[in-house]
Amino acid sequence: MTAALDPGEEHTKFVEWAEDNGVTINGTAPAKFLDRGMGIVAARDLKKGDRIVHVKNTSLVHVALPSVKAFKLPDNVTVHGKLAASLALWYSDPSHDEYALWQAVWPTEEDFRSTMPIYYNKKLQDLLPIAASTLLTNQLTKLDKDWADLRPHLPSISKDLFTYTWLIVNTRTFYWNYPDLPNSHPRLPKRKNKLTGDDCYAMCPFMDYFNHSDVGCDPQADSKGYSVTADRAYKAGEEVFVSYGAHTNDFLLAEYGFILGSNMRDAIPLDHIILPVLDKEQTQALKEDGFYGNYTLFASGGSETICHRTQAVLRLLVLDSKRYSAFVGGDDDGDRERGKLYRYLVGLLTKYSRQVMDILEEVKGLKIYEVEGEKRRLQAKSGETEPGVRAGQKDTLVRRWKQIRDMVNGAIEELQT
Ligand SMILES: C[S@@+](CC[C@H](N)C(=O)[O-])C[C@H]1O[C@@H](n2cnc3c(N)ncnc32)[C@H](O)[C@@H]1O
Repeated sequence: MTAALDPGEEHTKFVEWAEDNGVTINGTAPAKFLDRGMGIVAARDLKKGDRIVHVKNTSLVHVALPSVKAFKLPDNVTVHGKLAASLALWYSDPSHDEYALWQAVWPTEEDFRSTMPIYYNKKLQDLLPIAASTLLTNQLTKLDKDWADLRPHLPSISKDLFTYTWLIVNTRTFYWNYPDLPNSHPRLPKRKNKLTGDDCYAMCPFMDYFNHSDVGCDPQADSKGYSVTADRAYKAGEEVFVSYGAHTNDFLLAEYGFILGSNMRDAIPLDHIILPVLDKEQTQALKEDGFYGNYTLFASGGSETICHRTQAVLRLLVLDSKRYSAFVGGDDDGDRERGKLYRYLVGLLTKYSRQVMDILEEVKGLKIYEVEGEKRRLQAKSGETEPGVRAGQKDTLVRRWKQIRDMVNGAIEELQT
């Protein structure tokens, strides 16, 4: 258990503000941790089923708030972009103090620079595992599009500040499938006929203190607001985690800037080792059947090592199209010739394992070069020099590649038995 430290005065003030603004806190308190910023600890022994936090629906921050609507941001901009723009406008306006105490307890831009891959230099970004790299590319595309759409409406906001608040939204937003409420309260949205997943974002002051674990409390929303209930008994002083979802470590790294030491939801894609060995006909057959790509290797300890789709493509590669068709048609051939299938995959994984070792060595050999403060800002502004590699960034990437090495080698061993 990592030691929980006294969070400091700004957190005490924020907790008082939260309790005055629709947040009920029951037996929990924020605490500071050395390796993950703030988190929530049990302030006394908690029983399974205790409701430990409740945030009233009128305390949520979403795009239908009158104070967000007042900015008159264009309708076609994403909810993520609108929230980021609103946070940036509030943040940079000293006369707007409604959320100042909440903003004071967020991680700083400097914290994000140490952890979020979006701030890694190009060399380090190029060394991200494929799944994290793909997510990062999508993230950058979304950020750039939001900035391009909103920039004309935010003359006083810099791209740096927008990026910071965009990441605040990215790392602190909850899915809120807001209920069908008579719009009796100006702080509550009218339910639209067609809500998409991207409409249903809300920020939850105080709830956003919870750190993630693969096994943790499951935050629940209903018409009255958002709440967290203890998933088990906790001793006073123990950290209480919630689960942000069934996320792999590459997802957590790209979207939240951390990885778990042990993650039963961890997995890596196998597309980059399988797709290149398919010939034209095999590719076409897989596409027609909806079995092209999305091949996954799961962290060991789960019920299976490879996914159903990988089982299918292996049959096409190693056996024949009849056996493959029978398998995708649901006519499972059981374990017949399993040894042959797995030997083939072990060959591919063994090659990949060597590549992983090379990448790991390259990451380990990176020189740490931290440029801080004003010098970094000036360098970034001139665009001449890439930011250096920070010790924390390198450490995370080394740990991630070691996990991938162990997953691949573990699978090789398992598939041979
Ligand atoms: C919703 S916030 C949680 C509160 C945050 N730790 C803070 O200081 O305000 C999400 C961020 O917390 C950090 N985080 C969450 N769970 C973590 C974990 N298990 N280990 C390390 N960092 C974690 C990551 O930086 C992530 O982007």
